[in-house]
Amino acid sequence: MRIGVPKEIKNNENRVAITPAGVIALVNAGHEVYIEKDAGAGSSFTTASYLAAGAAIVESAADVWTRADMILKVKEPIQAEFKYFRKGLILFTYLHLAAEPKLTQALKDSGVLAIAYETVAVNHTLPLLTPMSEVAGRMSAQIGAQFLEKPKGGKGILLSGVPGVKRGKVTIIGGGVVGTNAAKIAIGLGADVTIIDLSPDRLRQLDDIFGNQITTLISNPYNLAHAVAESDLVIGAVLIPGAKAPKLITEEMVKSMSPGSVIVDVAIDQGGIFETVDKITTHDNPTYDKHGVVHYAVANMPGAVPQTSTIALTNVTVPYALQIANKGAIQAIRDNAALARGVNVANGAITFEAVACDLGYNYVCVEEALNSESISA
Ligand SMILES: NC(=O)C1=CN([C@@H]2O[C@H](COP(=O)(O)OP(=O)(O)OC[C@H]3O[C@@H](n4cnc5c(N)ncnc54)[C@H](O)[C@@H]3O)[C@@H](O)[C@H]2O)C=CC1
Ligand SMILES: CC(=O)C(=O)O
Ligand SMILES: [Mg+2]
Repeated sequence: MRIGVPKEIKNNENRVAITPAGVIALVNAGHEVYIEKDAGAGSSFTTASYLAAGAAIVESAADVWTRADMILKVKEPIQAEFKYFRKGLILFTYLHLAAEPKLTQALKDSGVLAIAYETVAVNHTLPLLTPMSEVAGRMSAQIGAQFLEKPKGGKGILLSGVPGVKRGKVTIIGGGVVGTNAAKIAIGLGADVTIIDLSPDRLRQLDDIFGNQITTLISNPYNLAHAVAESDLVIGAVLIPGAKAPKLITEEMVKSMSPGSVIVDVAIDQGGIFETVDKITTHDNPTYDKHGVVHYAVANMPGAVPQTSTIALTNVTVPYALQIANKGAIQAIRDNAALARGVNVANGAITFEAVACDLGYNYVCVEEALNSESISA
């Protein structure tokens, strides 16, 4: 198979979808890998290292997209990339379609076979989301601490406090991978940490992990309102896989926070959990003020630490890319239920139920979509 890796073009997206080690794995299996010039530069992978691994370097994004049978990317395509979509092209990347109606329509209209990293599922885990959730979760606490500083727009507190002065309060909403990793760093920084989740079993696990270093609370509007009002930093880390994030934190709750408090909505890639987070921000301009509260809503947080993130991501994506390349996408999907869960759009049909439901499309199961020539539902 011919595999193409374009340079990422989102703001400060310095990750790349393949490392030289990944190229070697694909080339050794008999595949051709085309990498756009300088695609790995942000992650410190040189052209020479890709050439030595057996890749071909091509000059432009158009060259990569038109030569490839499968495109490997990191972030969802942006408008400038929609023109490259064509029937039969395999696209393997993060997609977050519930928050991306235009992209969804463009994938549907073009007949691309779109497999989303974030919905590939093994039992109840999301193996291609987990490493980036680990990165973003850890970053969220350190970013929150930074924006609590006065020169950054915050109220001017140190999360650890100092002897004789109380510690800062951090509330983490959603105690999954992002939430657990945010807690590790927030505890390390010396903050007073509360984790809120909908699942009592998950709260039990968190209690076993962190003991009395955290407070756990069940998720309901009463607990959310009280915890948010008292917090210096609130981190949004809820996920309903594939679906638009629920707006759990109302505008009134945000207004109740004291001036200079900070919100980090990690769940923004699925639309965010705060009513007051109505736009995605960028690494260049990461925050805005609403009701005196600093709002951070960057949808590609791991892009800022590419030397860590690219390796963590490709460690888990390349084995799946190899299955698709070796067997062909349709056979690989039929053989591997985890990969089948990743298929979001096939043959012009929306094949992930939560995406279809959130965006108002008919849902078609993957097998039916793969069997159909073209579905116009
Ligand atoms: N902004 C960025 O750069 C990045 C964003 N993310 C996003 O972060 C979000 C969280 O991802 P993960 O931690 O991996 O998901 P996860 O599935 O590991 O955890 C989600 C948690 O939310 C909980 N939850 C569900 N409904 C809830 C409710 N009503 N109240 C409280 N908790 C509730 C679940 O029980 C679960 O424990 C996802 O949207 C993911 O895409 C991940 C990486 C990077
Ligand atoms: C998960 C995701 O959206 C990211 O790593 O950018
Ligand atoms: Mg996005």
